[in-house]
Amino acid sequence: MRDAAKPTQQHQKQQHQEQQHQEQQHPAKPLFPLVFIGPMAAGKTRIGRLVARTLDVPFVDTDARIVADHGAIKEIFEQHGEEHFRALEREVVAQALTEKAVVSLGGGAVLDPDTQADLARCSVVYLSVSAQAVRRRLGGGKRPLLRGGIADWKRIYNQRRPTYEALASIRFDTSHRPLDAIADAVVTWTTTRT
Ligand SMILES: Nc1ncnc2c1ncn2[C@@H]1O[C@H](COP(=O)(O)OP(=O)(O)O)[C@@H](O)[C@H]1O
Ligand SMILES: O=C(O)C1=C[C@@H](OP(=O)(O)O)[C@@H](O)[C@H](O)C1
Ligand SMILES: [Mg+2]
Repeated sequence: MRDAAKPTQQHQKQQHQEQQHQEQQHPAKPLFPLVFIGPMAAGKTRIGRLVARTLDVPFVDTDARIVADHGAIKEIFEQHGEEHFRALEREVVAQALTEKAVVSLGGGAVLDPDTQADLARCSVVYLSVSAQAVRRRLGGGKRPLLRGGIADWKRIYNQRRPTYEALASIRFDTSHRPLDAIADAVVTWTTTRT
């Protein structure tokens, strides 16, 4: 017997496609900076880079800029604490959000009120992902906030989810499709939004 509370995969897919339409807000904003937000390991860095290449604009990963200027993120957290990291992050994000570029933020950058105000003026792509799908992507141990693994990831995502939703122009879920297919879907959205 089919349980209405547990939709089939096909039904979920349909619902998801409809949701993507419904969640499209603020269509009249300038396209750049085109900013990727979302939880850790949603694919912001990888998909942002692919989208920038296709749109032929520079790509900025704010974490990579922080690392280039200040060293590894894990070390910054260990030696100076999260507050210090967030201050460095805010500086880099403020600059990046003035550029005609595709910009991928770190998952926690949206916590800063000034960044939230800046993002209200940007095209913002929210990449979501399920816990089940992200489990396989969390290797490497580079993320200092995930010492407790998937439990930490879920807790942090649940805290931030309303913020991601409020800031998003559109959401794409990255749980079930390869990176290049999602990047193509984002590029299509950039050409069809009105
Ligand atoms: N759609 C996807 N399918 C499979 N693996 C993915 C997908 N998106 C991201 N990954 C993998 O997850 C890891 C984290 O991706 P990354 O782009 O660094 O995420 P973020 O910047 O959001 O933390 C990488 O190893 C990447 O290859
Ligand atoms: O969500 C977060 O607070 C963080 C996300 C990381 O970036 P990704 O989202 O690209 O993994 C990185 O900025 C840092 O480890 C903190
Ligand atoms: Mg990243």
